[in-house]
Amino acid sequence: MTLLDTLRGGLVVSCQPVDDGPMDDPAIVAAMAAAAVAGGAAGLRIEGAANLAAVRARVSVPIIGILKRDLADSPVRITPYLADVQALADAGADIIAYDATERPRPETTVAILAAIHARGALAMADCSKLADGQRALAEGAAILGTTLSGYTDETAGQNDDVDTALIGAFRDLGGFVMAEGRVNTPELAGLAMAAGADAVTVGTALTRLEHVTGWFHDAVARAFEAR
Ligand SMILES: CC(=O)N[C@H](C=O)[C@@H](O)[C@H](O)[C@H](O)COP(=O)(O)O
Repeated sequence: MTLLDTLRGGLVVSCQPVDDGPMDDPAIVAAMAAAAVAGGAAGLRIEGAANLAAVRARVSVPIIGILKRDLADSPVRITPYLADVQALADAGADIIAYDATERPRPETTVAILAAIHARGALAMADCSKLADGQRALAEGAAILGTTLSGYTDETAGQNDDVDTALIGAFRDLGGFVMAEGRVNTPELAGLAMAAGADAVTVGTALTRLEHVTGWFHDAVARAFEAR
């Protein structure tokens, strides 16, 4: 069974706590990851080398590693540097995800892909639109993710829901399709699979307690004011 076979038809849980929040600690991220696996997660998406190493020590499912940075001169945040690839591979990532958009960046996507493959990992392209996926597939990415749909200047505001159109378009391209981004309910996860995804990644709705609490808080407050 290949790595992709392990993930096909499965749920990936992204354990990315709110930056500098009370859950932002490698031991807590590892506990979240173990809980996600206990609940049936086929894989995990983990940000940062320290978190990844802590999770790797605790679970055996495939891990998609990313490293996020806020750069002064580029909007690219996800795994922008070759050194990031090395750090994630050293920490035990099986798959390394990178920003696959056509935007100014410190390293080319070709160089990032070569670094990922040189470490024996698979590459996941975090895409915002169809053209990103087409290019990523041609360059050798194994997984096309809808991760950045709605999160670039060009795609912001186009789609506030799960991007089922992009999932379907990626399905037609032929790569392994990861639905990711705003999959906030089990129903939406089902819709993403029905649209053609091979697997679905859920983050905020499972692991950003502050945000989920806020959703419930707002609903309670609105209903209280309305009665
Ligand atoms: C746009 C961006 O930077 N996305 C990040 C990528 O790793 C994460 O902040 C998301 O939580 C992740 O993609 C999962 O999505 P959601 O949290 O909506 O389930």
